[in-house]
Amino acid sequence: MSITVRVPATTANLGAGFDCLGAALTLYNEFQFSPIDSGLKITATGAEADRVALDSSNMVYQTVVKFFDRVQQSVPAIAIDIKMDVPLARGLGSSATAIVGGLVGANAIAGSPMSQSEIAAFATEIEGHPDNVVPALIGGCRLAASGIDRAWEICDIPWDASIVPIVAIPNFELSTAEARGVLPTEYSRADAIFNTAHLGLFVRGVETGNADWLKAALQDRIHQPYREKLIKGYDAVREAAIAAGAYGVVISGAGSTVLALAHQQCSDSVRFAMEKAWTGLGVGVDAKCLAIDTQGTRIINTL
Ligand SMILES: Nc1ncnc2c1ncn2[C@@H]1O[C@H](COP(=O)(O)OP(=O)(O)OP(=O)(O)O)[C@@H](O)[C@H]1O
Ligand SMILES: N[C@@H](CCO)C(=O)O
Repeated sequence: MSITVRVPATTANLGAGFDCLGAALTLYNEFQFSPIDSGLKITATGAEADRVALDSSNMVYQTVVKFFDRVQQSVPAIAIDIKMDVPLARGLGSSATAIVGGLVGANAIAGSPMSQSEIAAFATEIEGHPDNVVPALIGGCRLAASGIDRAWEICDIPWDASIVPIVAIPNFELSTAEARGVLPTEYSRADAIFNTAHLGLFVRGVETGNADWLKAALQDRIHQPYREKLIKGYDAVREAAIAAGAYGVVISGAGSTVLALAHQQCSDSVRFAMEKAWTGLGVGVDAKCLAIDTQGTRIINTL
């Protein structure tokens, strides 16, 4: 019996929500799991598939192994076929797709011993923070906070339908490890207050579509000031997006993708302006107007 799992890309942080806020996007990776007689067979097709490990170091397989270890079952011989549309190390949650895809696929093969909230907690443990894996698993825009009775409290952040997420994906990578390495370990009280206020403003702005709130809300003092310099052309792309009518831009996840939020009336102009700004600096770019995925990870096929 083969199982195909479809997992959305995600954009984490959304400005002030460092390591706690993220949204699922309408861009997907698919993972097909099939039993085989012995061993391991991995194939990968699609965007940048040649850069994914096809041996036991593959992140999807590593996650499958962790799952079977956790539920105390032996790892089955398995073929994993990966169909990739989410580019690697660009701040669009490619590693979260691999982790969530691996856990949901393994859980289905094992007869569903884990609930969705147990998978969310396990995926967070593996990734180290919840802001990609949680929306990748359950869809929508989600805030995750450590809980009292449960490991995590997860809440839905309503997203006004007029607000379009536009991703400009440059042709250079930025690994999450490198982009976390440039962050300070301590922050001032002023910076903590700034981010608390702007996260609240973002949550209300994205719910209501209030343009003034959104324009102010996309500011951050925890990660962006330190990471912008790792992204060639960031200022030019931001200025072009704002001139074309965007509320503002943020670094998607750990970068290198730049995410703009704009009213649907100007989203195409914003996409074009960001593409032109990066191309003008000699940086190859793929820019897309997306939407918020509301379904999260789905088993789309069981043969
Ligand atoms: N489909 C996949 N199959 C196997 N491994 C993958 C897949 N997608 C990503 N990975 C692994 O995840 C690594 C990228 O993870 P990284 O956290 O640096 O970037 P990201 O998840 O794309 O960005 P961000 O966390 O900022 O959104 C890749 O180098 C690869 O090892
Ligand atoms: N919150 C994470 C997302 C990327 O994995 C970061 O910005 O480092």
